[in-house]
Amino acid sequence: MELELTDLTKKFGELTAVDHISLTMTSGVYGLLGVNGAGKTTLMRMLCTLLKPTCGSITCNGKDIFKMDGGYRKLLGYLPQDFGFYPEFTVQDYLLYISSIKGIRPAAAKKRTRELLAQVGLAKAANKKMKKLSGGMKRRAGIAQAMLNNPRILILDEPTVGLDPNERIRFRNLISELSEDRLVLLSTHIVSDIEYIANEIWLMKDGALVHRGTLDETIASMPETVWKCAAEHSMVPALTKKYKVSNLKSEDGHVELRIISPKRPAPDAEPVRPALEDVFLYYFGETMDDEPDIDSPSGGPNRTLFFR
Ligand SMILES: Nc1ncnc2c1ncn2[C@@H]1O[C@H](COP(=O)(O)OP(=O)(O)OP(=O)(O)O)[C@@H](O)[C@H]1O
Repeated sequence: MELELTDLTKKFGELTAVDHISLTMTSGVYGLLGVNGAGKTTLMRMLCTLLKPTCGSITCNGKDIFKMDGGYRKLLGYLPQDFGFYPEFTVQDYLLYISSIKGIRPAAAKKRTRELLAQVGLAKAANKKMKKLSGGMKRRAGIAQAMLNNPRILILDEPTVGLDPNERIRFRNLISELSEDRLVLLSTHIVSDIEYIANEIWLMKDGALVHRGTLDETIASMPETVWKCAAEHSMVPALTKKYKVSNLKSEDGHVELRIISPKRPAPDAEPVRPALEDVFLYYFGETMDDEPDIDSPSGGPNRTLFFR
């Protein structure tokens, strides 16, 4: 199974939300990482045929997805950012209802619902009302509905928003499990979500992919060095103003900083192995906020990211 994007572009008036993207996807997990407004949802909505491109094309095994109609929908599972669930339905009834919308026969729907409830860890919650589920459980029900038709292509838009660390790990493991023999595209602005599960990471900025590659390739793509150094509290404002700081930690009267810079930022700074968070800051750090806050002790949020 192969999805091919050629010169894919979406404009909203003057704004180019997706800017001439060309690439090929096969099976595996693709992690789409970018700040708010980068164009992730727009790209995903085109892949789900919910939005027509302004120009360019998407083909699935050589066929234009916009001309495949039901044939493509059968291959596709989609979890939108805000998925509409029915609060009064039990989880089981919700899945059975979505099955009927997807045209799955009742006997097959019952079997599939049972299997999926077990797979996403909601078997015991099958008779709970949707409105009573935790955020993580709701998201797992969302994945289950996207999986009802056993899709070959699974598109998940910000599936981990609002999840606590336990739920996030559980969710990650579930996605890895589901990705076997499937193409999974997952968008997020939370770096750790894709660090462990994506076979290929896409960094998206202003509608374009600024980098694509494995975790190692993505980390190696950063031309600057990550340095670890300790500084007095009084030095921190100057350092964060001058450098990109990916982490700050107070330690016994001083501060430990992680700095991204082509040059050694302080005499005692030691180079350390970069992590994906450093790369994210390198590519996106300066666009996280519109205005630098020069009065802030950290020298402004546009240069310092505190990751969740
Ligand atoms: N229907 C629309 N009409 C006009 N502009 C739009 C529309 N949908 C998206 N945009 C704009 O296109 C750009 C990309 O939006 P998109 O939602 O794809 O970004 P995103 O990366 O998914 O962001 P987020 O992480 O906040 O969901 C934004 O500037 C957004 O305001």
